[in-house]
Amino acid sequence: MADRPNLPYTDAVIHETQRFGNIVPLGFPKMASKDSTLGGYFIPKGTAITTILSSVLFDKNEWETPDVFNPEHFLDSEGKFRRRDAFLPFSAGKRVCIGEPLAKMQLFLFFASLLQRFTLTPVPGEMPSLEGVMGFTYSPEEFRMLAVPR
Ligand code: HEM
Repeated sequence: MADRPNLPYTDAVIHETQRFGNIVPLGFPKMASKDSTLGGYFIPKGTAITTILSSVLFDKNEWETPDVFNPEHFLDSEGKFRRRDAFLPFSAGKRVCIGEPLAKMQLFLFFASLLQRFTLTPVPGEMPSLEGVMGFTYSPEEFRMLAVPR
C-alpha cells in the first residue's frame, strides 16, 4: 500500500467530496449464484441484487455529520488523515472498482495541482445547487464558478 500523500487536509477534502458526491449510488445489478444468508437475510439463488452505497456513505451510525460536507470526517484530533471503514465509494469485495487506485491517484494529483494554481469560488449570486442529476451515475447540475490564478 502506497504512503498517504503529505497534504492531509487536501486528502480529507477529496475523500469528503467523494463521500458527499456519491457518484455511484447504485451498483451494477448482480444475481445470487447460490442460496446465501447475509446479515440474517436469506437470499435464494437467482435473486437480483444491487448495492446501495448511499446507505453507507450517509450512515448516521458511521459519520458524525452525515448530511453535511465536513472534511473533519477524515481528520483526527492532530489534523492527520484518518481512514474510515464506511468510506466505500468504490464499493467493496470481489466486485470492488478495479480502477480505484488509478482514480484515487488521479483525483489527488489533479485537485492538488489545480488548487495550488487557482482559487475556486462560486460566481457571486450563483450558488451551485447540491441537488444532483440521477442517471447511470449521480452527477452535479451544470454550474459556473470562478477560477482565479493564485
Ligand atoms: C472516482 C472514480 C470512480 C468511482 C467512484 C468508481 C466506482 C465504482 C463502483 C462503485 C464500482 C462497483 C459497481 C458494482 O458492481 O456495484 C465500480 C466498478 C468498476 N469500475 Fe469504477 N469507479 C471509478 C473509476 C474507475 C476507473 C478510473 C476505472 C478504470 C480505469 C474503473 C473501472 C471499473 C470496472 C472495470 C468496474 C467493474 C469491476 C467488476 O465488476 O469486477 N472505475 N466502480
